[in-house]
Amino acid sequence: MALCSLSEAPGTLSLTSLVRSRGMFDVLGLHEFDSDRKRMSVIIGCPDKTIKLFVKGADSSMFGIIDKTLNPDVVQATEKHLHSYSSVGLRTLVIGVRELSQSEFQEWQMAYEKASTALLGRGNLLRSVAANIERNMRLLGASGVEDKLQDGVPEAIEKLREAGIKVWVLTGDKQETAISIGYSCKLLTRDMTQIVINSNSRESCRKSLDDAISMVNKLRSLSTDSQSRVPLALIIDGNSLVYIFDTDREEKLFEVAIACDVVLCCRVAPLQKAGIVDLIKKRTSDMTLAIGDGANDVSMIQMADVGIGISGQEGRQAVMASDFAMGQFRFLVPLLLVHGHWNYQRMSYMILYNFYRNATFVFVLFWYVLYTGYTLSTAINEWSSVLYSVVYTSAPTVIVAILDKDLSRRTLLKYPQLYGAGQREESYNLRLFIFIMVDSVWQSVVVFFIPYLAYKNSAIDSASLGDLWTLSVVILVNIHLAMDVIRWTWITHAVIWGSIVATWICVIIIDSIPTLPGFWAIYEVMGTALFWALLLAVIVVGMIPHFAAKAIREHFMPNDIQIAREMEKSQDSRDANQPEVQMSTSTRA
Ligand SMILES: Nc1ncnc2c1ncn2[C@@H]1O[C@H](COP(=O)(O)OP(=O)(O)OP(=O)(O)O)[C@@H](O)[C@H]1O
Ligand SMILES: [Mg+2]
Repeated sequence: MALCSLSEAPGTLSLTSLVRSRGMFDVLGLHEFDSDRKRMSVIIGCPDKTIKLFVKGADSSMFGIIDKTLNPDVVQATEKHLHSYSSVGLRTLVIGVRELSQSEFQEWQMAYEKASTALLGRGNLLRSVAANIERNMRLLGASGVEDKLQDGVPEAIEKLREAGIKVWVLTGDKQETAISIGYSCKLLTRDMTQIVINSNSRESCRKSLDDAISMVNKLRSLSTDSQSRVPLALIIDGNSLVYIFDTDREEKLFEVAIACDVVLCCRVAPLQKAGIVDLIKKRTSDMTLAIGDGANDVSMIQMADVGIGISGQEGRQAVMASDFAMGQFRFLVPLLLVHGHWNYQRMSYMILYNFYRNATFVFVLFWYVLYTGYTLSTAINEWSSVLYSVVYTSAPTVIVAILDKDLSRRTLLKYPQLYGAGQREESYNLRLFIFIMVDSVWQSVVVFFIPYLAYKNSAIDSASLGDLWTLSVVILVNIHLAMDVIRWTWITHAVIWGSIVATWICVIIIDSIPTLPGFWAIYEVMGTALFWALLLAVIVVGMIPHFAAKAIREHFMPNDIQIAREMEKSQDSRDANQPEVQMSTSTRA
């Protein structure tokens, strides 16, 4: 029976069958869809004065309320069709109907009104009203709809996996549909060994998990090197998860899941999605990212470290609950591989650099304290102490942190493995922190002691020495930054060299104000050759360790990023000669 809706006045439906017989139907009641029940129902008053309840929903939830004895042939045929629909990746819905007697309808109406006006526990009350009436249904049939993947999803998933990101799919869909979609989005491949856990009891669940663990261990012991490793996929359904969460079996699930390359959870309820994210968050220090488009993804988006909502046909709930919103799944690739990479590199470098630039200055102040009987008096003008962080060295930090790019977008998209630098914590770790602190101590020693020893027996006053120290530190930290900048723009040039010029101007202005201590100090030394020689010596000697360490690292033990950068440089020069050479970027946002 094919029907087309013609108009929809409030509370009524006007339908015309394909043979053009027209009828008005009253919508008498509605139980909205929710992902826990996985079905929805509507009560219709038909033109022949009968009242009918129609229910549609997921097969797992519908077969529980269908009376299979009413039309066993239809049930059998529908089961077959459902299987064939879902194996080709169609989203299936099962539809059932039941005629309600007048008294049953009135009973429902009263219960519904009471539940829908309840102040406490309205959701549960409505659910139980729905459960009461949605029973003994007669099966009408099933529908299969193609739920098309967005553009670029397979390529995006492939890139994320190449980047070393473990991709898990958590879906409310049927297992067969999920597996078929898994294949079409290249998450599952034919060479994968699938571990399937579908259990309906605590015991069978425990057994499946134990079997899975022994299988994982066996396969792992067979393959010693990473080349011969058999890729594993875990496929588990929501029913099994009911017997796993909040029990000792959680640990076993974690053990199996973490050993698998891909995890596919199907028929999971919204809270189970959040439970899976929590399973990982609780047990590892890994960052979790959840991306989803529907209201049933909200809890997992909120549970994950980073939540992303896709704004699409399924409403705005996911977007409202997310940290980032995007229109297409494939935009995740540039978000992570390009912007994620850049941000990680910039943030890591800037945190370390800020420690360094402040520590160097403070150490210089500290060495002076050793020579003043620990009186905390300072040779560096108080104005300079304040302006050091605010004017002398601040702008380059901000600008470099915003503009610097270690690699181009094209390279990062072409070689997703470069994302691994962040996972391996290559740019921000204790070793680098110690290195930069040692460098900071070294530079402060050079800045302080070279001028101090040179002027030890001279009649120069401490304010002049202080000015030399200030200028040396500012020049050193800015040159240090300049050595690490990778992509120069005119703004970077302007702020780095401009900061040094601004420092000179400020020092000259401060020393020209007669009321301030250290009046005329800079003029006393600036005219002497020794001053300029010391400034040069401090910069050269101070930079030696940083320069040497950088040169050694880049020449003898380059990391992936440095290798890619060299490749970029040679590519750039080749491109300049042969402008037609183009790298292909399969994923573009
Ligand atoms: N409006 C609806 N009416 C009736 N049943 C529905 C409706 N929407 C979904 N279903 C059924 O409920 C199941 C669970 O839906 P849910 O929204 O939780 O997940 P999903 O949309 O299938 O998957 P995903 O988690 O990938 O978005 C669906 O697979 C479908 O069978
Ligand atoms: Mg959905």
